[in-house]
Amino acid sequence: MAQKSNFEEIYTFLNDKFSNETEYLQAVHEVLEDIVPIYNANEDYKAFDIVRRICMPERIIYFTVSWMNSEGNIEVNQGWRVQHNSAMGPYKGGLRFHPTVNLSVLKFLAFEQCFKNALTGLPMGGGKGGSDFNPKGRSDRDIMLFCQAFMRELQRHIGANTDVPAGDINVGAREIGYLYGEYRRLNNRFEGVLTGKGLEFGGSYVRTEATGFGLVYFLEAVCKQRNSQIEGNTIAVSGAGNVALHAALKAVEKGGKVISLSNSRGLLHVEEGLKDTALKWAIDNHANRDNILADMADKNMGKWIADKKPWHLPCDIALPCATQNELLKEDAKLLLDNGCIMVLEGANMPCTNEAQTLFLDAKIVYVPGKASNAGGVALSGLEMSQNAMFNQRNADALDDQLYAIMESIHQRCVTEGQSAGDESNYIDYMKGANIAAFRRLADAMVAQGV
Ligand SMILES: NC(=O)C1=CN([C@@H]2O[C@H](COP(=O)(O)OP(=O)(O)OC[C@H]3O[C@@H](n4cnc5c(N)ncnc54)[C@H](O)[C@@H]3O)[C@@H](O)[C@H]2O)C=CC1
Ligand SMILES: O=C(O)CCC(=O)C(=O)O
Repeated sequence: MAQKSNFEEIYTFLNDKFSNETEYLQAVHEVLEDIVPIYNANEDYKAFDIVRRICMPERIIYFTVSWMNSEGNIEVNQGWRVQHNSAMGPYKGGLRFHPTVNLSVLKFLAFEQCFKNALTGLPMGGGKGGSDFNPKGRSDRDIMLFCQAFMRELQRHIGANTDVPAGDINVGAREIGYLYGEYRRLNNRFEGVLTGKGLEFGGSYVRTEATGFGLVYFLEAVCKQRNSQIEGNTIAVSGAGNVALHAALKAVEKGGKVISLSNSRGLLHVEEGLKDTALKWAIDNHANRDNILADMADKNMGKWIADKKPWHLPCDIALPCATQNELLKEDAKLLLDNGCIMVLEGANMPCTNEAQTLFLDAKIVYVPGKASNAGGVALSGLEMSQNAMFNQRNADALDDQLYAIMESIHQRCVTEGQSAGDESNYIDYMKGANIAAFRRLADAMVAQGV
């Protein structure tokens, strides 16, 4: 065990090798900065070259998806599965269908996923996959045909104990159903190879809600830690998909005033706060509408403002729940100037590096997605165990377990995120999440040798 990398060497190696993969390098740097002292203090981590190995995906699968659409035309898309690390369990993480999907985006997501999954305490490795296919505006039949073609390639690389994909942006219950059907037909096996399945065929109660609900359970844990509560706070939410809508609904149930939702075309501003009935309508209808927020404005559920993000609205708490790098330095400044005291990420890496720095310097509560949005994958882990036992647990028990998992992730972040001798009791949730996750993953890797 001779080789002992230092951080300079690892940074240079990664920057040189992957210089055009900006999102991947951003995610890696964010973690490495926090774990330097932990790594340097542990001879095993150095001897096993853990940091360099933790940054590199174990396997990347690339395939071309050639398929015939419902009009008989041939379309060609790119597909990937990044199997990042399996030291803690089967590769686990979602699939994203979006024209912006590329290898850098999937590598950042797969890397983040390993750390997130480590925080849940469940036996799951990390991976992520997807395609540059754009499902927006496509017919249901085209979506089915694409999902089937995508799975014809992916199926040979996954399995209930190997790699278990799930949903992410533009991959929800409908897509998971089509993907699962094709896997089952090709393999003649009914097994828990995907999570987020329908309740009729091995799905779990609470999986759909889990990421958004979990985010608010984490927020509640933060509030308790500060002897405060969600009730009475004004909350700005971005996004209008699965995570955003369920986070907004749970926040409203807890007494928060949720004043916004958004998408890439604009913002729904609701000055008096969204009603739970409006959110339930959006949850039932968003999957098959072109612009659910404009439709909500048409129904007098709020005011539609084109080409605007929510971050200029005065709020106490911001929950970015749309996509990576959606919250920029200037947005962070606006939030701080307007008195925002907490930012919890529902999306993966929604805050740019510069925005994060502003939040950390201002010492407001800033929680990275790998901790605060881990509820979704945690429930996926519970779906896997239900599948393995061929049973289905009830919704209340699963919701209670989700709550307990989010509280325990919060506690792990607090334990590792407090600095000795800091009398302000400031908790650096980012450092806490990175260190707690790194320790578990690194220990699993050391124990299993090279
Ligand atoms: N679905 C899940 O269980 C989990 C999702 N996440 C993350 O949460 C985020 C949202 O995912 P979902 O809600 O599942 O996807 P979704 O497809 O249901 O919704 C995505 C939403 O983001 C909006 N959006 C996309 N690009 C945007 C942009 N550039 N600017 C503003 N809005 C934009 C879309 O209009 C849509 O409303 C992603 O970062 C995803 O990786 C994280 C953990 C689990
Ligand atoms: O449920 C899962 O396996 C993955 C969820 C996901 O993609 C994520 O946590 O970003």
